Amino acid sequence: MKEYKHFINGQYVTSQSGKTFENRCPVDNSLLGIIHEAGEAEVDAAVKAAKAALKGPWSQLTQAQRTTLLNRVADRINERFDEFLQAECLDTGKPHSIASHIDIPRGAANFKAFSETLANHPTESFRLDTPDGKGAANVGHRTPKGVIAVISPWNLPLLLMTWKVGPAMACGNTVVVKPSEETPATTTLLGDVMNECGVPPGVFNVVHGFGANSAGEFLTTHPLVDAITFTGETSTGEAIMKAASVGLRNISMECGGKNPAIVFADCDLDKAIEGTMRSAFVNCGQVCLGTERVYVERPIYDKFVKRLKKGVEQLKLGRPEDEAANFGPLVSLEHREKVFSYYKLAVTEGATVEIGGGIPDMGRELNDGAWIEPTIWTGLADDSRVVREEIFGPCCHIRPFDSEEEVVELANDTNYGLAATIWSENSARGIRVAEQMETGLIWINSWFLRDLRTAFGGAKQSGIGREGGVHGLEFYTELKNICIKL
Ligand SMILES: NC(=O)C1=CN([C@@H]2O[C@H](COP(=O)(O)OP(=O)(O)OC[C@H]3O[C@@H](n4cnc5c(N)ncnc54)[C@H](O)[C@@H]3O)[C@@H](O)[C@H]2O)C=CC1
Ligand SMILES: O=C(O)/C=C/C=C(\O)C(=O)O
Repeated sequence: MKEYKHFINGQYVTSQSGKTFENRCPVDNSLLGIIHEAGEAEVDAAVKAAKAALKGPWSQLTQAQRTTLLNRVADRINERFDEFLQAECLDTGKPHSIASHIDIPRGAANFKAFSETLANHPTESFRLDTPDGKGAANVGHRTPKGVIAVISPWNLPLLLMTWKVGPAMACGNTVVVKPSEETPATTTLLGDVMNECGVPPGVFNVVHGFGANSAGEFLTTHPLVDAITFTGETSTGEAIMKAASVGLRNISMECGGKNPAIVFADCDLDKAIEGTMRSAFVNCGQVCLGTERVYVERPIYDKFVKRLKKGVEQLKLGRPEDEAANFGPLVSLEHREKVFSYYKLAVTEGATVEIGGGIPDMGRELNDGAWIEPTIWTGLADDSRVVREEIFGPCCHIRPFDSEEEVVELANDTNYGLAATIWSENSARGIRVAEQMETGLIWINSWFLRDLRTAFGGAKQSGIGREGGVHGLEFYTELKNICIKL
């Protein structure tokens, strides 16, 4: 039976309490192994190891040496690609075809991208005139923030964890990661990679457990943690923000979304259908950037609904290793219960179920898994819960619109503000509408096209702060101003 241990100060350790919990595969609910649950003692040991490592050999490395080390980590992830792929797909149930193109390559790339950004980032400098005529020079100097707590979710486990660990380490910080209780495997494996690459003990630590009254809470309330970066649900973000307020610790948060796609009649329909199929259904709809509200200009509305339904009919549900499969289960039975409750609510709220809406019969071997049908609704009111709340499943509601002004208002009528997608061959219109979106990210004629040098994050209740490229520097470093009187 596989055991997922904590990784503290370069070693795999179990919990003093002996407490464990099960890790199950969402494909068929089979038992994958047991996860050791960290108590306050393990979290304290991990944070203290991270604090001590800030003053050890890690702090002696030059930026160039850190870059070399992190490039080695990226290369080693790629060399052990199949192990990471297997681990990720067993934990999440996602198809190999998806994880091998998105999760694992990005997991490695996240260690390379930020080192390069840092190497090319200029230092701020201002010359100040003074009454004696000699002046003064101000020079910006960045130092690591310290111990960074990384709280990561289950939807893109390696990708989203390394998206934080990569820049944190590139900036010279040390980290304690609390991966989601649903997906412990790739984060645990990364500890071994860190050792293989010669990352000093204590720089990268992992503690397993849940949120409230468990590892997540113990970590975010630990007084030696200097900053907290989180991806997950908005209400969890609120709890973490409260914890961070003690000691005025810095936070970076990327939370939920209820993202709109706006499809104008002048779009390239093939591209809009292909893009919306991905944005609504890839990863079983479990992507924070995913589309759950689709607004289609009336002249092409009927055609769009028909073609999107056809796309859904062609999705191939199957085991991760099935090469033809492009649609897996949800992450857990618990999450399926939540998503399915929205499927039932949609009917109560008066939706027309265009396709899906149920739990598929996958056959005896898979029926215990967390499978759910990809689903399209039409006909819901704008104030229905299904149109307003984040579902985080493979589903979307499609509604017609008649004017640009109307659709801008509809798209922005939400408490969230993470991402929006616009489909139009009229670039002036695309840009005009994009500028009016109250979201942190807007894609025109594409979706999830990522350049790691760009700012990433949400407006409104979708998050606080921006990570990516130089923007991460604000969170992962302390900017000091050194004023030199000449
Ligand atoms: N990227 C996103 O926007 C994501 C959104 N979700 C949404 O959140 C819903 C719930 O999924 P969960 O996995 O339960 O998300 P969550 O937000 O509760 O969990 C994310 C991480 O936060 C940790 N956590 C939870 N409570 C905490 C606390 N009080 N202090 C410190 N850490 C804490 C969890 O253990 C996990 O590592 C999903 O149904 C989905 O709608 C889930 C994952 C990612
Ligand atoms: O590309 C990224 O860095 C992130 C993508 C997706 C999420 O953040 C998410 O689904 O939570």
